[in-house]
Amino acid sequence: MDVVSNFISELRNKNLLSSNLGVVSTATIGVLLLLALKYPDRAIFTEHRDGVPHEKGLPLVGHLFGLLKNKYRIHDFQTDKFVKLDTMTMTMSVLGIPRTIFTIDPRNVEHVLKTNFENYVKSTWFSECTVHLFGHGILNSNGAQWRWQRKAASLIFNVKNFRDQFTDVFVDEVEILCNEILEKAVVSGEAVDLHEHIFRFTLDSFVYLGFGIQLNSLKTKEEVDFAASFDACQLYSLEKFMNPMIEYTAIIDRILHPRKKTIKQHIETIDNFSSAVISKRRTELANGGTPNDLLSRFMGAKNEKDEPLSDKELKDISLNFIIAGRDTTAVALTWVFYCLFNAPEVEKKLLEEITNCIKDEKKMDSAEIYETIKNMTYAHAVFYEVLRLYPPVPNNQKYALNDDILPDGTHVLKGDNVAWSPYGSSRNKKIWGPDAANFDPERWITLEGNLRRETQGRWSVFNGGPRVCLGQSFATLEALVVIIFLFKRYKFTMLPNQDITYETSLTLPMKNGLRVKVEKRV
Ligand code: HEM
Repeated sequence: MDVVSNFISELRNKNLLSSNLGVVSTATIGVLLLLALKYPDRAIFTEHRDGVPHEKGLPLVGHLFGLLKNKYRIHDFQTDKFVKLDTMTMTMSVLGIPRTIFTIDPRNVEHVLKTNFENYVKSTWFSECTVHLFGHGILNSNGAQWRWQRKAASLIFNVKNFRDQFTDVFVDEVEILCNEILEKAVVSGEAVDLHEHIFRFTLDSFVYLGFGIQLNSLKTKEEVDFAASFDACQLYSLEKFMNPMIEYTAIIDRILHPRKKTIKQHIETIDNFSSAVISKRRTELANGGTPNDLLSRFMGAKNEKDEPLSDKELKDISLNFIIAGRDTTAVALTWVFYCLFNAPEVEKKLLEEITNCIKDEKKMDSAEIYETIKNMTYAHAVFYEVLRLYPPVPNNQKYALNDDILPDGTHVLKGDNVAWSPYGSSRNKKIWGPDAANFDPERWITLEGNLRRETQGRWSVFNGGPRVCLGQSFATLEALVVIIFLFKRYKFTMLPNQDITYETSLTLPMKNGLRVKVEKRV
């Protein structure tokens, strides 16, 4: 900066800065050239970090154009950089994106998530991009506001609730998926988009668990208001992350499409839906009813001031669960199908375990299903291996409150973001061995035939430390109910010539869906 201000005052002293446009332009070009000399390979005002490999970019803008060009394959773009630089920690600057250190080193990831947890928080930038939908819910909060929500939720997410209530919901929703979609596809012989239906299935399940309301989005081809607004708000969050001009482009969009619902109207739809359910549940509880959706359970919880939750707090906390669980589980499930299509020997082995363990699921109650599934080692191995290769939250980051040193020696400065990539680490040979990129559930099974435990640094799919995903067992159970019941009943065949790839998003949805033919198993 000294160089620049010296240069400008030099110009001023010499009376060269006049209002003359030509002179101003020359001076601007001069300043830019000087800055380009100072920042020849990185975004303006970013500095190299001693000892941290740096991916060289263009003067002043860094990797801005590289990022835009690779937006559609962003996770692979980042993964490749680690390999190219032969490192597990690097910097790569991009104009307009906050200062970030990227790491896949398991020691560093564990340090940020667990060992020095207090120093790494959700950034205000994250909060600004998501507040319209997340409010001040658990996904979006730090400190005391996070702590009370975590405590309240931990009391609800216990084994008894999983076993007794949640399993029932998944089983019922699977029946709806079968009757409404898959049976019809068997009879008609028409292909279905599994991706779309699984997303509807998880939305119905989570809204039912969260709010006790049947959305029935699986039963209709029409757009369900709440579902459409919920999806629109999530998309808006993503766009906010990638487009700092979103407020302005939204105005233009409104002029071009005056009949399209605005984001404000979508938020109103969600608010009206939640307010109506909250008031109905309050009345039911006051009249001695015992509804057991998450919302009603949270009505008995206390906030950080030890007071019962307000309507706004109830709305935020319930919506955050739907947001946290719905897309992540749907994404995981669709990639399970895809991986199995490409590994018939794994599908065969999984089917053997299913037929050995589940004789007639219709005669089993929730507790029996829960206990049986809990002991199906190979099914767990398949699921974990899919999550390893296709992590539903492919990237994550935290903001450093103070200077710190990561276990690999990297210096973190106050205000840095530290980003880690479950997607990148799973494909890295230094971390997962020479066959890192292969789909191999066996890597999850020990010599004794048990499920192998993995450290949160190497496998950060469910986050780690005090903010480890609260729904880990929940998601695993739901996903396994779906996989087991569906594979037992149907044979799915993937239609040829599909471009299967991910969509750049906060999670890892498939960009073009997953079209399959469905047959009954004999
Ligand atoms: C395969 C499915 C899932 C995956 C891979 C997953 C992964 C994650 C990850 C990476 C985080 C950290 C996100 C962050 O930094 O804010 C997280 C947090 C969380 N997840 Fe999950 N999740 C899954 C399913 C679920 C489900 C089904 C629920 C609830 C029913 C859930 C509830 C939560 C909650 C409440 C948090 C916030 C925890 C906190 O900040 O203390 N997740 N999850």
